[in-house]
Amino acid sequence: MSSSRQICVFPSPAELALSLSQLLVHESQGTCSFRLALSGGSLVQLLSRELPKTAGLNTAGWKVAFCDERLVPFSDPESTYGEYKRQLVPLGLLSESQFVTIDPTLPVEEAAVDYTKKLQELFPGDDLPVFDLVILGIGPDGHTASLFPGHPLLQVTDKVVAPISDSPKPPPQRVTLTLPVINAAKMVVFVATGEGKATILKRILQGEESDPLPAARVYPVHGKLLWFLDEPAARELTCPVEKHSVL
Ligand SMILES: O=C1O[C@H](COP(=O)(O)O)[C@@H](O)[C@H](O)[C@H]1O
Repeated sequence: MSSSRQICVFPSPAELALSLSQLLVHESQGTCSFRLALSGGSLVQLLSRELPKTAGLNTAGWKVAFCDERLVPFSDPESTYGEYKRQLVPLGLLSESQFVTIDPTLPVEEAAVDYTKKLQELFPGDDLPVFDLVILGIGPDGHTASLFPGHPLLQVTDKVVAPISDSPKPPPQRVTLTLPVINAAKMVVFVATGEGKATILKRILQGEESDPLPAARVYPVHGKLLWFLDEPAARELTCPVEKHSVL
């Protein structure tokens, strides 16, 4: 198990986003292959606003997959790929061919198998994909990716990607990376902003619960674990945090 976690608190979402973009530049520079898994939700806007402005960014070697994806057409505003594509492709920051997407026309079980195959092609010869960087969000209920509290998917250890048909947060049909894949990553960064996340963050980071929330089950086996929070989200924490200001 990873020995430590680092909790970084920023004065504002803008400063958090700048620092996250700089981390992406740092982690991907000097490598011709950078395999990244992105989450949806509020992260899309946060990242899409800052990333294009970030100095030193070279995305040529990037391949971008998704921690989870909703089974809706790419044209639907709920599609995580669709949203990143609309934000980033027109700017020339990434091309469509750099994304590893689900096939939203398939039934959800088949979509999970299809996405698994695409990830196996991205990680040839590896039993488990080992992403260079996984960026996760957190729902106010403690879910991360499409792994929800109390859901049987939390116990899945024999799959890379799992389908879910009863997501408590709409849309109900999704596919998600499983915990073993998330925990195999070289680096995992959680991003959470706003006071609506404060209470759940206290439980995740300081709760020590017998049945941990999904986000509290993320501990990279060999990788690094970072938490990027803004001040309202970190408001209830009493554990040691690093205060950062980058503007
Ligand atoms: O449904 C989802 O929710 C989480 C959290 O979203 P947020 O809007 O509260 O940041 C997100 O990380 C996940 O990818 C998404 O599918």
